Amino acid sequence: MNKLKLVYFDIDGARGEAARLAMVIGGVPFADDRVKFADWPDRKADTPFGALPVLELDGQTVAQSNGINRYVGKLAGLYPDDAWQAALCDEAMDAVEEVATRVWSTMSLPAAEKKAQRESLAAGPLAFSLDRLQLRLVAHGGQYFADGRLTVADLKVFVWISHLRSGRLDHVPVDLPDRVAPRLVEHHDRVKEHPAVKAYYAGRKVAA
Ligand SMILES: N[C@@H](CCC(=O)N[C@@H](CS)C(=O)NCC(=O)O)C(=O)O
Repeated sequence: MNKLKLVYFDIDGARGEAARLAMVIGGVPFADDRVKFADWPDRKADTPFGALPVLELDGQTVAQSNGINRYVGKLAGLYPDDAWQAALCDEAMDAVEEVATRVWSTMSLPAAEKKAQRESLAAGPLAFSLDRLQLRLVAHGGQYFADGRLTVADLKVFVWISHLRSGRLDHVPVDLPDRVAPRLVEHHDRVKEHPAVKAYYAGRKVAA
C-alpha cells in the first residue's frame, strides 16, 4: 500500500487541519507528522515552497493546502466527481484561503500595527467574506457547499470558523461569525457533530 504522510505544525486551526480531518473521516491511513516550531528552521529548506502543509507519497512531495485538500478529498470520497460541483467545492476553499491569508499575513507585524490591521480586516474584508460565504452556502441549500453532501470544502470552512471563534486570533472579535454569518455557525456546529469529526476531536491533542 502507498504510504501517505501529512507534514504540518501541531496546530488545529490552520491550513493543514482540513486534510487531516478528511483522511480521518474517509478512513485513509496516513502518518501525521506534526512539526514542532523549534524544529521548523531545520526542515523548512526541504519543503517545496518553504512552507507547510506538505503531503508525501512514497517519498515524493506535494505542497499547497487546497491542492492537498483536493487530493486527499478524492482519496477520502469527500471531493465531487462532477466538474461543476468540484468548482463549487474549490470556490469555497479558495475563498477561505484568500481571506485567511490576509489575516495570517499580519502575524509578525509590530503589536500596534498588527492590532490596527486586524481590526480593519475584521470589520472590512473578513466580515464581507463571511457574509458572502454564507450567501453561497444558502444558495446551495444551506447544508453543504457542494454536491449536496459533506466535502473538503465543508471541512475547510469548518476549520476556519472554529479558528475565528477560538479566541486565538488576537484583535479579531470572537463573535464575528455569529454576528455576520449565523448560517455558517450553524453549518460549523453541524459538521462538528459528524460522528467521525466528534471522535477525532475527542482524542485530538494540540500542542499549540
Ligand atoms: N499557499 C500556501 C501557504 C502555506 C503557508 O504559508 N503555511 C504556513 C503555515 S499555515 C507556514 O508554513 N509558515 C511558516 C513559514 O512560512 O516559515 C498553502 O496554502 O499551503
